[in-house]
Amino acid sequence: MSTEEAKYLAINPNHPNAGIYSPAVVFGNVVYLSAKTSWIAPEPDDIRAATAYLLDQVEKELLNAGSSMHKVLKVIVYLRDMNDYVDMNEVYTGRFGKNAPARTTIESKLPRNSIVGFDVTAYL
Ligand SMILES: CC(=[NH2+])C(=O)[O-]
Repeated sequence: MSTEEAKYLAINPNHPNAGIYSPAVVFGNVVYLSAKTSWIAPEPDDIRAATAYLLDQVEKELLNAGSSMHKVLKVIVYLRDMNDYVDMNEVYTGRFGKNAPARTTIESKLPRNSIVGFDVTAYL
């Protein structure tokens, strides 16, 4: 049994999902980010702009949690339409440093009809 406590990072109180989930949870030296989905992006229906924006948000959350894009272990990418795979990859490529994290990409319905979402796990 672990004696470690999880640390739940605070969500912006103005975020529409405040109170539902934490943006990040740290347990031991592992950081679990809540999925970032494109309804929060300024251009929510543009796959390239939304991908860039969400990966910027991922980077901010990781830095806030004491991690970084270079310490990402696993990414799950959710696409509403797998036809966006190439455009998403072109923006995604190179965002995580020299060693690309493990990744799974799934076509899926997403909250608020988002076109893309990123679920990231990293270490400290
Ligand atoms: C957007 C998100 N992370 C959720 O679970 O609704």
